Amino acid sequence: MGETSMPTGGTPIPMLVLASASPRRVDLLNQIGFAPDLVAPADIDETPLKDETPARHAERLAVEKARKVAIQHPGCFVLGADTVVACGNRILPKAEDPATAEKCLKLLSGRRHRVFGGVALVGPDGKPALRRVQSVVVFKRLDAREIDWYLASGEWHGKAGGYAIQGLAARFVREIIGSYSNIVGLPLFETTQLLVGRGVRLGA
Ligand SMILES: Cc1cn([C@H]2C[C@H](O)[C@@H](COP(=O)(O)OP(=O)(O)OP(=O)(O)O)O2)c(=O)[nH]c1=O
Repeated sequence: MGETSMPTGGTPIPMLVLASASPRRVDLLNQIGFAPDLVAPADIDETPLKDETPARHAERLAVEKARKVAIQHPGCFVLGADTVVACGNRILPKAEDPATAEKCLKLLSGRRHRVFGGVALVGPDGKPALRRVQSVVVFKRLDAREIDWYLASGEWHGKAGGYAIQGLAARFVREIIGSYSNIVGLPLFETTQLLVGRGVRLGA
C-alpha cells in the first residue's frame, strides 16, 4: 500500500494523494506537473474555533484535511489545502446559497480583503509540513445590478467569500497583491516548495 511504482534498481516512490473534493485543486496541481495518483476528499468539520484568526483557521483545516486522508492512506504523501477569505479578522463563509453570496459581495464591495491559503503535506512518516500564504484582493465598488448579475451566474457556489476570481468576478478585481493561484485554491509556488522539500518527484 502507498507505493506507486518501483523504478529499476531504486526504492519505491510513495503515492501522492490530494485530500480534496475541489476540481480546481486537481487542475492547479496538474498545472505544476505534480499529477496526484489519487484524489480523496477529506470530510472534516470546517467550523472556525472561537477566536480563531483567519490565517490560523486556514492552516488548521489544511493540516486536518491532510491528516484525515493520511490515516486512510498510510505510507503516502498526502496534500491538503484550505482557502479562507477574510474581511478584517472576520472569516467569510463558503457561499452555499445566493443570500450568503450576496452578503459577502456587499461586504467586499469597494474594499480590500485578504485571502489566506493553508497547504499541508503529510509525509509517509505521518509528519505534516505546512505553508501559509496571504494574498490581498481589492474589489471595485459593486452596484446592485452587478451583484444581481453575478448572483445569476451561480459561480459563487461553494466558493469562499462568495466569488471566484478565475471566472466572471475578475471584472470586479481592481488589484491583487501576492499569489493569484492562492486565491483560486492552491498557492503553486509554496506547494512546489513543500513537495520538492519533502522529496516528492515531479510527476510522482
Ligand atoms: C476566493 C476564491 C475561492 N475559491 C474556492 C477555492 C476552494 O475550492 C473554495 C474554498 O473552500 P475550501 O474549503 O478551501 O475547499 P473546498 O471545500 O472547495 O475543497 P476541499 O475538498 O479541498 O476542502 O473556494 C475559488 O475557486 N476562487 C476564488 O476566487
